[in-house]
Amino acid sequence: MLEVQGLTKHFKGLTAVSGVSFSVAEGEISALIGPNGAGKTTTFNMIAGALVPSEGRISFDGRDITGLDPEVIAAAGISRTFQVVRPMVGMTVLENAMVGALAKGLDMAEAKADALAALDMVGLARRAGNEASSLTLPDRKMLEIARCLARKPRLLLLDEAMAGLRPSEADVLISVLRELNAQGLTILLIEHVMRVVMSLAGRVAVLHHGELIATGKPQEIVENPIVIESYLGRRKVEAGQ
Ligand SMILES: Nc1ncnc2c1ncn2[C@@H]1O[C@H](COP(=O)(O)OP(=O)(O)OP(=O)(O)O)[C@@H](O)[C@H]1O
Repeated sequence: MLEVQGLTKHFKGLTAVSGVSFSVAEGEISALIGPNGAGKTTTFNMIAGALVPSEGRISFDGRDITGLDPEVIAAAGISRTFQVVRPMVGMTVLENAMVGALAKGLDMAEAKADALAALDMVGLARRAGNEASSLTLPDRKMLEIARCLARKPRLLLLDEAMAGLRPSEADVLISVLRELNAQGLTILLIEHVMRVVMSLAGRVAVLHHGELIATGKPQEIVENPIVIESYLGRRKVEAGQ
């Protein structure tokens, strides 16, 4: 469904992403992992159209989407969440979720119906009339996902959706993502929590200093000596384990 070939991004003197190639098959949950500054968010930004690649090609459903406007890419069926979730203050949960559907060009009634369906999928329907800024962090994360779902994407890009959640809260999000995937949604997630990666992802790509250093099944990745040396082992040392 998604194919990234030789993706590269230079920021003045810095190469944030360098010749990265990977693909995501329809129906899969895949993860992009790697240390801070490895180039994960920059890769997402290029896929979603927020950044134009310096080199390389991105195709979605066989169509070249490299460098297209974010709105065109969203209309093609790719929707992304942001690391920092900031719902629009002064607007209800439903109105926030409607933003995605309205951006697609739907009329109010259609946008409301799709937003309510999206809120239902993430368990937020009963909060539809609440002020969005009153939501807890886990619910804000769910709202961010609902905003994307209201656009009815085929590929969802999740940027560290679990960050800041307690293990029990992460478990709720994991089961929501599993259910969305079971309903046919393809998911690519950036994730630092390996427990989440292991339990959700069918395939994993590892970035380090902007380069792809490994791809494979989660079990292969955690046993890969290069990944252990450059990322996983280092994290254990940092955590004092
Ligand atoms: N707009 C920008 N201008 C200049 N440098 C940037 C820009 N965006 C990212 N970078 C740099 O590119 C590198 C990759 O950053 P990126 O945010 O993609 O990493 P990441 O893997 O997502 O990290 P994290 O896990 O901390 O979110 C970093 O060195 C970062 O400082």
